[in-house]
Amino acid sequence: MEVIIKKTKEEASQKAFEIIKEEMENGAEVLGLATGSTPEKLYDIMVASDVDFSNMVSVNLDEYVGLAPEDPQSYHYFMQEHLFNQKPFKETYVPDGLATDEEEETARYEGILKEHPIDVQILGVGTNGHIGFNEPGSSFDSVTRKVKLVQSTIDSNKRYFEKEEDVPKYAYSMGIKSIMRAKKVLLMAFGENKAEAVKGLVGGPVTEDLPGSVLQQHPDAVILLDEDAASLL
Ligand SMILES: N[C@@H]1[C@@H](O)[C@H](O)[C@@H](COP(=O)(O)O)O[C@@H]1O
Repeated sequence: MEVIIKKTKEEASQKAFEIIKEEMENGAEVLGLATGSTPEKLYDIMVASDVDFSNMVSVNLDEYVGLAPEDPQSYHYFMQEHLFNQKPFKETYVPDGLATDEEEETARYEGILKEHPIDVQILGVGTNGHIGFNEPGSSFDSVTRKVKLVQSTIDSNKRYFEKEEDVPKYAYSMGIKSIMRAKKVLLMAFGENKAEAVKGLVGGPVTEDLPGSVLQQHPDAVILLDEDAASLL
């Protein structure tokens, strides 16, 4: 695990962009993408760049169960707004939040991952150490599945919704094992509220209680932090 600390989120996001660009120059074709406030700056930089993504495939980590792609709170919508509308990809995949047959949808998504193995996986981290929507206690053997969100995640994410009741309670998420299959993982964390999770993720025991700690076992994981997120290291 390589830890890179930059003064600001902007500098760390610029570094993430440079790493992605280099991987693309070396043949990367599939990007694993994440949502949330953490990768927003990276997507701004990608949009402002002259890099062509139209031969690239993207596979997103997760989607809220029950939200249609055109729902402004959905992760489909987030990706369109922040990246795909301005920078078209060859193919983009996000789990189908409206899928009612859980088994069928999760098998479909694992099939997509098999067909398009991820070269570079972008990740944020929840304040409780979750990656994707793999909450504490998720098995390191988990693959794409429907997960129940814990209260702290619902609380963190309610800022995007009008009322707390509107925050979905379930999501489809790639599992820990699906994430660990990526050739390279770039996890970004910014701000003081991530410092505790980052401390455990980087230096604590590898435990299912802090899902991000599994990255200590990944052969090529880069952790990009700003000074605040690194403040407890
Ligand atoms: N499923 C997403 C995660 O992929 C993301 O890493 C996390 C942190 O969000 P933020 O980047 O807004 O802090 O939020 C959600 O739970």
